[in-house]
Amino acid sequence: MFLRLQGKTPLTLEFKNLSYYVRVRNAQKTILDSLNGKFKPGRLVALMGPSGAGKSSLTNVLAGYISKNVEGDILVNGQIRNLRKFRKNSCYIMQEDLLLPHLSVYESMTCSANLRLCEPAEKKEAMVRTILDVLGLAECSSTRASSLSGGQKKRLAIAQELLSNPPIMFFDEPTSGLDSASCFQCVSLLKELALGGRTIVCTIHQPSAKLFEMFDQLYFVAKGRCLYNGPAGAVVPYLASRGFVCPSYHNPTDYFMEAVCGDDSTTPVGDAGEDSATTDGDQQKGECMVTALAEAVRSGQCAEFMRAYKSAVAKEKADAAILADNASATSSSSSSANSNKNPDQSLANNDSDSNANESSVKDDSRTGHFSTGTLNQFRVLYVRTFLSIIRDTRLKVQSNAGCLFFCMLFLMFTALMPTVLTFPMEMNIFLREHLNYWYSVKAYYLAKTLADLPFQVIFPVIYGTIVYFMTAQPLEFMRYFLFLTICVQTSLVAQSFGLLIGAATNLESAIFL
Ligand SMILES: Nc1ncnc2c1ncn2[C@@H]1O[C@H](COP(=O)(O)OP(=O)(O)OP(=O)(O)O)[C@@H](O)[C@H]1O
Repeated sequence: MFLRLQGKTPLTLEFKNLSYYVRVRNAQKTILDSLNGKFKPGRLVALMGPSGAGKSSLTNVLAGYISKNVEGDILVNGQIRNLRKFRKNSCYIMQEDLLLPHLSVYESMTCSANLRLCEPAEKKEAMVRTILDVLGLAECSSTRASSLSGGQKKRLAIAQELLSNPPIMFFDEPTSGLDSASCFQCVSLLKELALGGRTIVCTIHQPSAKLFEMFDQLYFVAKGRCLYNGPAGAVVPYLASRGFVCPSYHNPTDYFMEAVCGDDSTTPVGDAGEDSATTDGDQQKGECMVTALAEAVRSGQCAEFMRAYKSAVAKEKADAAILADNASATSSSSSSANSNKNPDQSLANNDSDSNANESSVKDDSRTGHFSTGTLNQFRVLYVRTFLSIIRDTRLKVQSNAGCLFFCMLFLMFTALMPTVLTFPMEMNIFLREHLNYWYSVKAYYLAKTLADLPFQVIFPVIYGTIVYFMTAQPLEFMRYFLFLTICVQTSLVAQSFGLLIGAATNLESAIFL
């Protein structure tokens, strides 16, 4: 049920002449160069390209995480994107699993629900349980995030976002670090989310052929430019139409990547051959090739491409039928407020996107504000932080190290100060007696140190025992003994050091020594 986009209008994301640059040592570096594209609801979009092509930058720009130095238009259902509203209707799941490691799956979900939903507690609890069930996380609901597998972490990140039911979801390399089975599970989940009526955009590095089949649209970028934007299933015939025949049993994405990265002179766009001089010229100028599909249809010379196109369209229709089922189920259960907007239509008829507006943002009358009040946010964050602190063993080790350091410092000064304070007063007596040949400095030093020894041993032992039991629970004899030895030695060294400092305070007399 949560896989479907319930009660919200699907959103189409479109970008026109989108450029992004950064300043590097007073020079301007173009990261994204005049990109165009349209990502529609119900489709799983793969954003691919070689490393450093600009995939993450494009995702960041589209998700609204980067808004400076961006040029061009980003449209949502045909209207200029309102960043604040857009952020409430979208989510971005990053490559790194940014989860609080010391909270269990259930606690993470509850915190998320408490921060983002204004429903009664029982309803939130039911939602959390259902989402965990749907995403197969129910059996590990009491496992801490730090102990989850890579796939489970990814699903937990998705589960947290599903609570707010966003119509657009961005994923940055959701399959990185996962084994093939987990990759398949993860992409299947994304596909289901797309079929539920969402727009799913995910950057992905060379998926296997089996995974790639699940994607509906491929947006391929290289050096910040678009090389292919069309049905994922039509990429092989498209490449063939450009003179690059993908060998049988070869992963098409690998082939595309090799053709693009292998050698500049062999990039398909530059080598397209005799059939479309204008387009080649454009591409050589570095302009974005907007839609390979449209171009191939226009050139009308690749029967294989047309076949692939037809099968891609058929697949799209089948997906749309599933979507229609989902949407009709949704519309029957959703409120009358949505009755005048049928999500099917916006999906089935691509052109209707421009007529729609950002009505999904109407779903939340408090757009632009946080879902819950500051007091509630404080309460949830306080509990969350408190739990994290008391469960974080690293913090305990650090505080123990700090405690031991200051304890040693205290011990040193306790041993040092009596000597520092008393020795200068005795100094003149010691000097007179020593200069009158009563005793040597060696004998005086030994006598003074040994007379102090019981105090320099007994007090550090008592003190060390207290500190040891404060910082380390199990009594390990060797560790305890070592610690006490360090305490006593510190105390003795400090006492001798005290004699030196005492002598230094009475330098004039000390010179005679
Ligand atoms: N703030 C910045 N300053 C300088 N260069 C940047 C900045 N941000 C991105 N780039 C450059 O832009 C290019 C695209 O980076 P981006 O991270 O978008 O690539 P990517 O396709 O996601 O790569 P990967 O697949 O390796 O993660 C890279 O060459 C990167 O070094």
